[in-house]
Amino acid sequence: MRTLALLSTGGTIATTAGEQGLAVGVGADDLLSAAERVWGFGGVRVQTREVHRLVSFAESVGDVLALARAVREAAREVDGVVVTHGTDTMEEAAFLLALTHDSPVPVAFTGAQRPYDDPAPDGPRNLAAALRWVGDPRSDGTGVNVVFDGDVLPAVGTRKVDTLGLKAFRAPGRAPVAAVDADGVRLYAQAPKVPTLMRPDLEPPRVDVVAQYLGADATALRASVTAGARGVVVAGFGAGNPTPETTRTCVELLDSGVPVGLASRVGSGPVSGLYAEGGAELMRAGAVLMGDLSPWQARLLLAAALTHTDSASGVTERCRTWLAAVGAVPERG
Ligand SMILES: NC(=O)C[C@H](N)C(=O)O
Repeated sequence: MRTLALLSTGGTIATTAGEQGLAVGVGADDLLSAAERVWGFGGVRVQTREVHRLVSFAESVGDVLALARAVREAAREVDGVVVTHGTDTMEEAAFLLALTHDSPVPVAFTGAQRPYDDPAPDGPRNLAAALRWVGDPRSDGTGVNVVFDGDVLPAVGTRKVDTLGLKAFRAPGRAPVAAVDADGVRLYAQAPKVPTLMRPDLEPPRVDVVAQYLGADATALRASVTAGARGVVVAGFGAGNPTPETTRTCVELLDSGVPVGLASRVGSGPVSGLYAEGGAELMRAGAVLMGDLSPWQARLLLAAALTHTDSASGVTERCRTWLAAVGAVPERG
């Protein structure tokens, strides 16, 4: 019989209505009981642990690292781990976990768009599907995935795409790994192998995301570095183009040894160094083109690389090697 661990962290799946609004009201045991009523748990035993009780927009990187340590501990003793988590930052938490995960034990993140006490909640079914996924030995070695509304999506590249709808996550441009429903698990694709890039006991340095919008100047970019950011990711227009002023300032930062990552504010597709005064200039200056990673995942990648080296070229090299390994950018020929 397979043994699984369920780690709860809060999120809407665990919220109940109160006078001030939704707040986390239940822990892992209640969530498990509700999920058990969906399809039952034939053939698996589930241990529970409450890691914290937070809505995910209130979590810090430190909270997610504490979760990563709890997952690492659990993975030494069980065959699969499910994390219930808020959806607002699930794509970041799952990505950070993927950067730290060094075991063949599968990890599934899940949550809900509707509260625990909703008359028609989606949480129990999502949790039942996540348990079914990691309870299936075919999930071994697939790393960290997000299981939501029947889809198993790789942590790398997954984004929240709907504020309230039940199909809240997609991984645009990437194949779903599997589907889970009442009949069982259908395997679709091999999950990308994600190289470990950081230790869960080491808080990474500050890296900020700087948004681009019509006429954006470099005020926020400079303020980030003044506030102590050791790297920045620009959420550029289109295929990765900042305004000319942002581009000039990024080139200055790169020249002074601050690594710069380039991602896009568009919700899907890779960035590419195409335009003079934009992405092409940043690429020549040594910025990391972050492939199809969202700015939020790109920021965590840059921060993880900074835990290994202070040198901007060393950070750039680590990020590029990692991005190629997960298929986010082409292999260099
Ligand atoms: N659906 C959700 O879980 C959203 C909630 N605000 C959270 O991230 O905790």
